[in-house]
Amino acid sequence: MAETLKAKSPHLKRFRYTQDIPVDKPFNWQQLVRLLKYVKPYAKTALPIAIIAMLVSTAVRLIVPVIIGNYVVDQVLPTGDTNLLLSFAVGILALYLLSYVGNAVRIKYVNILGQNVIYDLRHHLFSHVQRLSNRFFDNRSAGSIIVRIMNDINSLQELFTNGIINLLMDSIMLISIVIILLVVSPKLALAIMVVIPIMFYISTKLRKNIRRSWQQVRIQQSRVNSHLNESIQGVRITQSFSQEDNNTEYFHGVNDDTFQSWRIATKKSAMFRPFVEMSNAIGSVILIAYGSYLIIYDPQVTLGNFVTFTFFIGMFWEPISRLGQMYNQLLMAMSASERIFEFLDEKPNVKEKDDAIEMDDIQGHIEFDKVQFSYDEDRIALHEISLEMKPGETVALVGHTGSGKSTIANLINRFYDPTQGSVKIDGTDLRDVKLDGLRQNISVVLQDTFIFSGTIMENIRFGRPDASDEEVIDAAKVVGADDFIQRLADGYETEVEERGNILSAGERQLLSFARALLADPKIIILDEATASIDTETEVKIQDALKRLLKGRTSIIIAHRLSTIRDSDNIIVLENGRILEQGNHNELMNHQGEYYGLVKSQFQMLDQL
Ligand SMILES: Nc1ncnc2c1ncn2[C@@H]1O[C@H](COP(=O)(O)OP(=O)(O)OP(=O)(O)O)[C@@H](O)[C@H]1O
Repeated sequence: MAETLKAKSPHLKRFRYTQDIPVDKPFNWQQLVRLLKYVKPYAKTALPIAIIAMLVSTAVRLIVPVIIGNYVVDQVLPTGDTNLLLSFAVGILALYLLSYVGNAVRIKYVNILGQNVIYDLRHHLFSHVQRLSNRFFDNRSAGSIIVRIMNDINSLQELFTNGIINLLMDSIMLISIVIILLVVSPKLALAIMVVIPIMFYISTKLRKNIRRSWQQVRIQQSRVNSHLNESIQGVRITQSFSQEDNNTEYFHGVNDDTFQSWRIATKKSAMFRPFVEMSNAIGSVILIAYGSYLIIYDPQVTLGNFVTFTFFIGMFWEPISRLGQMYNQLLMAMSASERIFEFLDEKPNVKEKDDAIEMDDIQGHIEFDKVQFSYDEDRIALHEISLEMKPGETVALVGHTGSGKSTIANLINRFYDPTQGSVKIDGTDLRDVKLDGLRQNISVVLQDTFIFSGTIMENIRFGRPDASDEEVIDAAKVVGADDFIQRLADGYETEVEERGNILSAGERQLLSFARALLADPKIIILDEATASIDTETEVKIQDALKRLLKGRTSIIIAHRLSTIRDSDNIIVLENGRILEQGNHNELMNHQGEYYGLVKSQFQMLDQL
């Protein structure tokens, strides 16, 4: 319906969200086997207990009708022995109690099993995704990744909690009932079972239809989620461009779609229960009509047989209906697991070799040797770049937007590998070193600082988790963050929400300086890190910056050229190529691109 809504209201065309496509794949055994591997750690604990408990309660449910029909009705009742009848009653009660205990134990352990498997799977997926390379995240929205880690794994929950054991239980129950009925009275059994294929066919069709409706609900819900996510994240922009009405109109449309799809799905689902009851009723009618006929005319069929059948007929449709449901559940689980395994099979583009070298104590000597790099095949971001950054040197990267400055920083951090050539630190190719060790030696401060939910203290300590409170405070003092932190209501213990919205951009920047300083890296990258700090504060923190950079190889990316004039080397980039390099004076004398950039910034200032 959102499509018709857009057709009617062309101004809503801008709302486009990737659609989940309903998957109707055939059953995939290999995938199921792969999923079941997650049950293996519990194969000696929760799983056998749940199976034994299930077998006990199923056996009781199967035995009781036979005892009542064959013994109580056919043999004990005619004798009129009340004592014996009482003993049977007590015995049956004991059996039901046993079945109750069995069920309680089964439910408990099946839940333990299911929750543990889901926990393990989610843990595995999250730790895997966290280690994937930047390229993986370049191609996907955060929302779509979250949906897989949460929703897709949740949809496997039912399979692991009830599904597997129910499948076993229902299969045992159904096969046993069929055998018992055939043994007790083959004629009556066959008469009742005549309807099974028809019922099974209708039930499967009906279930398929119901499943599609619920898939539709999920698709609509995911669209509501995407719109909601975008609206909340972008609320300020929406308000500033007065787009609230359009947003609300679109939301109203998708909300209505969800409501309608939900209404259809519940209506269809509601048809299923009466269908099972109807199957039950047909079975009972056949039993009463044909059963009575047999009791009268066939000496082999007794009243006890009739009673046994009455019990079983009630228990007969239940597993059939559940097995149909189970099949649908398995198909849904298959489509969810397909999406989960797609992520799990994703290999990091940046791979660590088995014999990777540990980078403990580095000097910070960086070399680019004829480095070529592209994010996507048809666009080269860096062309044969060769450069050197000596230990302790401050190197500035300047150039127009998109010239490749951040790309150079990304390669030093080994977020990507060069397409050709090599990046070396202290003479070792980064493809040969351990990633953790490498990144512990490098701190990156970006313009858009990420603040995590937690206290200010914890946010700074992110740089070095084992730092003491005093060390955190010292780092904040050095970069000039202590003043504003002290002014906050709870000082260092002030809670900041995700993204640190209660702080100004400049304050967030100072926090990230403190975080970087605390990490005490040998290499530091400031990517537009001072862009959010006003000029006055920047002058004030020049000293702090100097202290932050002292003794480290520093790469500064800045559009504001005043920030970088003291750098040992300034590299000017254009379209992924080095145009010129040298210190400020050399480049000014050269009167090339850098000279032009400086002049244009001064002209801008003059115009003020
Ligand atoms: N993740 C990415 N996927 C595809 N292309 C990218 C990606 N990141 C950057 N690019 C492209 O690579 C080129 C270099 O980008 P880079 O971010 O290095 O530029 P920059 O000089 O840092 O620009 P700015 O000053 O705007 O930050 C640009 O053409 C950009 O469009």
